[in-house]
Amino acid sequence: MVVMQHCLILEFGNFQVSTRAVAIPYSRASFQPALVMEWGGSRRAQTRVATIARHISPAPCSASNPFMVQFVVFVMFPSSQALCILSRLSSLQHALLCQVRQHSHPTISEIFALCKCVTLTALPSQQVSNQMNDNGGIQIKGDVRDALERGLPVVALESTIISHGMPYPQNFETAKEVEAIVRESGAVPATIAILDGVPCIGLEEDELRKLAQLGKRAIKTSRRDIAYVIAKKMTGATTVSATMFFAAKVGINVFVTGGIGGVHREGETTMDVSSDLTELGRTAVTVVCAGVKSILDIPRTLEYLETQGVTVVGYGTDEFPAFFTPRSGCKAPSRVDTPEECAAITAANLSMGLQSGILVCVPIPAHNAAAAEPVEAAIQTSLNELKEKNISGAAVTPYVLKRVNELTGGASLTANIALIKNNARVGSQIAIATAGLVEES
Ligand SMILES: O=c1[nH]cc([C@@H]2O[C@H](COP(=O)(O)O)[C@@H](O)[C@H]2O)c(=O)[nH]1
Repeated sequence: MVVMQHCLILEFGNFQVSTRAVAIPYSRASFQPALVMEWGGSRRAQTRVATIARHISPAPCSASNPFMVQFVVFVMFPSSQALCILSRLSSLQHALLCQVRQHSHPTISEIFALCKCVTLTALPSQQVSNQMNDNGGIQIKGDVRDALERGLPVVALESTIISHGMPYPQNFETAKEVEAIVRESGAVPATIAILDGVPCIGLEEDELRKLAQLGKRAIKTSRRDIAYVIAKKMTGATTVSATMFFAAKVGINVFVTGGIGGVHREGETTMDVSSDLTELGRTAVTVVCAGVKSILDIPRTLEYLETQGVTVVGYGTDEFPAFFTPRSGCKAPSRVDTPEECAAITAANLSMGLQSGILVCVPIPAHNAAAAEPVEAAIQTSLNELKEKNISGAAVTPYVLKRVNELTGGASLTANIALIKNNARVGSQIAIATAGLVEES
């Protein structure tokens, strides 16, 4: 029988910790719970366990999908009931360990530490070292792992922006500066990429440099490419979609980028729609960006986000920003003005188990926007040239970006770097507010 890394969660109704406080550490844990059982009798307990089950998406267990419970995680209940439950546990063949807590107000860190301790105790030693090293194939950098375990704020950063978004050495310098901004703001940066087939959450400086130097020789990796890049042991720079996927997998709630992909102009016939939008529809991560570039079809991008059930908010603005410019002429579906509001939305999204993303759209700061005006004009010029030169399909974006760089003498790169740094500041504040909110609950 194949031993799967499942755990059995036992919950008892007689304690005060909030559902969210229980569920979030589980979704961060490095194992996939298989079954949620409810040992208490109250209706409230049953509702809470059902909510937790939705959060952690337990693998379905049935006669056709047997599993072996490899370890048992956390029971919190009054000691008088402990013996009863422990005796029933002993009749479960594979229940290996049970933790009993007397008091009823554990913090998130305590719960997480408990999960980890139980996991490590219950797994055979070889699996333990694998789990510690790579979290099931994913390498998590020490400071990122530590922050996740302690419930501290972590900000995910994408790597396509480094490899494909800018030339060397500006890409390397920007990547380092963005990480420094996140650190100075009080959060831990986690740049995500696949290095030689290993998904990495958090890169060392020499790894950042390698990726920056590889540039377009790194594989631009969206969700569809992840399995291929890993299997072929390639180096992949993750786009928004792949970065969201990995961030969610390790429990990072907030992710900062420059701009996201969208619906391309004439996308209604070409069906050229970025997988960033579908990922936003299926992955509960809060993505902080400066909107989408006006080379895309912004109204249709917003329509598509609505179809995907993505919460889109303008940050300090009623309008959806268009990357180089704070205004697109399209209204943002909703507005927030503070990191705390974003954190509250993130927490509500998680606690409701919506499993879709949140897009926080931060306009380029006013002084950078003024400098970026020629960029917007250059975009319009190059879009007109497309028709004259009969350029269409996949050739559109590379042509426009190349022309914009030429026409602006590098101003587009300056504006691009400025808005990413601004997003890093805002995103860090949101991550800090989110971690605080979760810790309080
Ligand atoms: O303004 C930008 N938009 C988009 C990207 C990158 O391009 C990806 C979208 O690519 P596509 O449209 O092929 O899905 C994004 O996830 C991001 O990595 C970028 O660097 N800058």
